[in-house]
Amino acid sequence: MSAKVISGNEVSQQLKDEMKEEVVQLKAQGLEPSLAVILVGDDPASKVYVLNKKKACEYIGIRSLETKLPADTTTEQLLEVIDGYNKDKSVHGILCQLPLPKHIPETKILRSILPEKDVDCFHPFNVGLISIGEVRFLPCTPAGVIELIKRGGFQTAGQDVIILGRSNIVGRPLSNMLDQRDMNATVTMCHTKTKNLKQRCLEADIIIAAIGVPEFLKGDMVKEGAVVIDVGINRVDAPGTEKGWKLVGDVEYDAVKEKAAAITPVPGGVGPMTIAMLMKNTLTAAKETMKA
Ligand SMILES: Nc1nc(=O)c2c([nH]1)NC[C@@H]1CN(c3ccc(C(=O)N[C@@H](CCC(=O)O)C(=O)O)cc3)C=[N+]21
Repeated sequence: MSAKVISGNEVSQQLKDEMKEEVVQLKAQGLEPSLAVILVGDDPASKVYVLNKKKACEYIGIRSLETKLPADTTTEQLLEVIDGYNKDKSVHGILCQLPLPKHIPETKILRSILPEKDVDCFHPFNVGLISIGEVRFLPCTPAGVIELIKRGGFQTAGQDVIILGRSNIVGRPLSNMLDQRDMNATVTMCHTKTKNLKQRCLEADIIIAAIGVPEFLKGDMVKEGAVVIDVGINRVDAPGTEKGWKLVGDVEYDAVKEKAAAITPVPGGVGPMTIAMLMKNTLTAAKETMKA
């Protein structure tokens, strides 16, 4: 079997077109959704992401604001910028790009963003809401993963799902979302100390790879007919290419493609979905202000 390739580029384009229409209507009602992005330092991957986000905002009609700060910005200075956006009623969503320089405490920063403007869904309050099934925002990458499974034509109800990786931004919230009553999956979260990892993967109907190890999931770890979602975005050396590097996921793509029923590519899989879901959260945040 050769897997169906679920294209994040295509699905995210559909979502963006849907949102573009919605924004026309919101603007007619006098609401212009807006997103503020804060970038500290100059991590090259972060720059790509921030640029993609800006393009998506433009396409959909969301106003985007950007604050770029140098790598030696103090925690107090960053908190001041966030406070300004918290108080600005014309700003609906705030995203502070991670990773932050090492001297800035990430938890403190993420907690300083008003929960109602927390379009990343990283604030402990919003994280907690997910775990009790009371959703305001869904975290962007996990929401993108679920949307890819659904729009790829696959069910989660009753399925055995393996999540490789227990990060706060992907694995943990995904687990919290997938075993809620609307998704009904049986979730196993695996990590570095998990025993019989290969055997567990071989039993899974859906495997979500989010460990940040290039091509970790091999062909012989995947059941015939499984659905494989690759969350990894790793830059690896590629001598002889123009850039000298290329992107690979956490899945050994060619080998797994021969076994799986469906697979997501890297790039063009979960990455563009993350952006689309961020846009969706921004619209949610903006619409909430009309209710208040
Ligand atoms: N506060 C915060 N929120 C985030 O959501 C967040 C973050 N910080 N820090 C970094 C990670 C990573 N991330 C990506 C999103 C989209 C692509 C993306 O669009 N990828 C494309 C192209 C990638 C490329 O060409 O480099 C693709 O996979 O096809 C990549 C990476 C969001 N993150």
